[in-house]
Amino acid sequence: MKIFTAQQIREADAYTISQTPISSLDLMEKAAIACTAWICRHYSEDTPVYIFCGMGNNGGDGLAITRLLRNRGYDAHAYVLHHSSKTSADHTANRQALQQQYPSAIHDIPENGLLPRPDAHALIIDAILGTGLSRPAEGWTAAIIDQLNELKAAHHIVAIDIPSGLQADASSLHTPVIKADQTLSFEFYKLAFLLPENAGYVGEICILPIDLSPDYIAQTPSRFNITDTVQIKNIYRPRKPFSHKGTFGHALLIAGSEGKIGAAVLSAKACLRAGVGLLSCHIPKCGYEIMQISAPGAMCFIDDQKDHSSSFHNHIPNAAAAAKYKTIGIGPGLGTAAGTCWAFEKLLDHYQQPMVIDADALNILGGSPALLDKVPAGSILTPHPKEFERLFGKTANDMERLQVLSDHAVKRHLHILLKGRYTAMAFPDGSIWFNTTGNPGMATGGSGDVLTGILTSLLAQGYPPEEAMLMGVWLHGRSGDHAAAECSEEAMIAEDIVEFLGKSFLQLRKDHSC
Ligand SMILES: NC(=O)C1=CN([C@@H]2O[C@H](COP(=O)(O)OP(=O)(O)OC[C@H]3O[C@@H](n4cnc5c(N)ncnc54)[C@H](O)[C@@H]3O)[C@@H](O)[C@H]2O)[C@@H](O)CC1
Ligand SMILES: [K+]
Repeated sequence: MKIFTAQQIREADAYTISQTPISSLDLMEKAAIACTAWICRHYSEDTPVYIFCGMGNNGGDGLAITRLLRNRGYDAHAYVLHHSSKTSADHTANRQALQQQYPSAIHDIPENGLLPRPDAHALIIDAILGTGLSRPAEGWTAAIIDQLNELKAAHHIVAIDIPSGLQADASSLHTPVIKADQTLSFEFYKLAFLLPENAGYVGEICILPIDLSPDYIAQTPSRFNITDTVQIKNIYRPRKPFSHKGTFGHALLIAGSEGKIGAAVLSAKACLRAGVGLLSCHIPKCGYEIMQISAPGAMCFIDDQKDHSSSFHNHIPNAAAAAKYKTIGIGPGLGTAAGTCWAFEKLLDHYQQPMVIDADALNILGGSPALLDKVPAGSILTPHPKEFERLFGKTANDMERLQVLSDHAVKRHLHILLKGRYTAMAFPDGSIWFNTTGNPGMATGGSGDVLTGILTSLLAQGYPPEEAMLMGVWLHGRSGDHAAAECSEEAMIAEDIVEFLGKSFLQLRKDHSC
């Protein structure tokens, strides 16, 4: 699914109006009908509704919603905030329509005027500013946003299209923004919804289709996108009847150190469950029995060292030997002992195929920019925000961080995924994809190790890195969702994500039954 900028959304709107029989006012009516239906599904008829409307089309939506709610028997009132002397044509048309049908429902609030005090249990609708926001809210508009936010403790706030004050395509850090409980947005996610710094503003997101031109959507390129199940189904390759374990690649997993052998085990189990043909694990001596018992499907190489690994580079003594392993996953629980850093550098001297780099392997790269330059093109790096900072430095806000993420992916020809609620995956072509599967139950030790195992497995099976990244992150999140559904977000642990990988794969199969 594409994420369009505010400018592209305006173009989609204009294109739809010019190429189809629908007028701009019809489009607003469609949007208002969709919002009203949602409100009626979620709030009973006896809920007083206070709709705060701005002077543009977002306010026009609010005026139309007021009329439609009144038609459905709600005690809805529109408070029109005169923050600007300009009014949009569709705002004016909807004001007239409301005025004609329900004159007592309109309340004008002049600039610097006071807001009403909502009745107990009233629902607040924020239709003040939408994608037409041209600068951060300030002065009276900022004061209104602050006042409405103060009501949040006692009232639900539903934002129309985007919480007022939130910039769709830029950082809104340290600017006044409505803190909505729900955001009802039209047709597309806005980039701002996916940034962690805006989590307190958007609340639950509901995307309402309003039939914008499918031609415009198909033709218009977008740098930012969201993965969806249909796309992952298209990436997924069902197994052919005459396949054997050699068909699905041999992966080498370098992981674990004393006290963190569990990370290696989780990663190995996930790698096996995600379908790798053969898995060899390189672990320090202390992990041998643990690994053999926990993941008998994996072969083990034991390091000379007891508590950390420092000789794994010997598996790839020269470039020709690299062919033995379709890919390498390195990092979970690895530690950053001097011998480990040294062996990692030696490994990168000869291994030039895309690999998966996670956790301590990322920390090692963070401490050595020269080593980062040696990472094979096409590799997948999987930092969480702290690892990202160690690798690429601090940024002032989430938009800047996305740019840095993308710049490094392009410059180094890497696939870099920044873990989060909506994991951001940056590609060497400059595009960024967001994943929406997953839940807060996955914020548990070992969850990242599982992801490394899945990604390593998919690369070993021959999925190109870009497909492995999209599908691996989706599978990881979907399996977490199955785990949470089965045993709750609280009780689920990383092993459960591995256990539910099978259910996620089954979801990808097309039904070929006769
Ligand atoms: N594009 C679409 O697909 C559709 C858009 N619709 C609505 O139209 C909205 C966009 O409408 P508009 O472009 O009229 O813009 P808005 O309604 O978001 O706001 C524009 C008004 O706010 C003023 N303004 C901008 N920044 C301000 C600030 N910081 N402080 C105070 N005033 C400020 C402008 O001068 C203008 O008067 C969308 O968010 C959505 O709610 C819907 O009606 C349906 C279809
Ligand atoms: K709004």
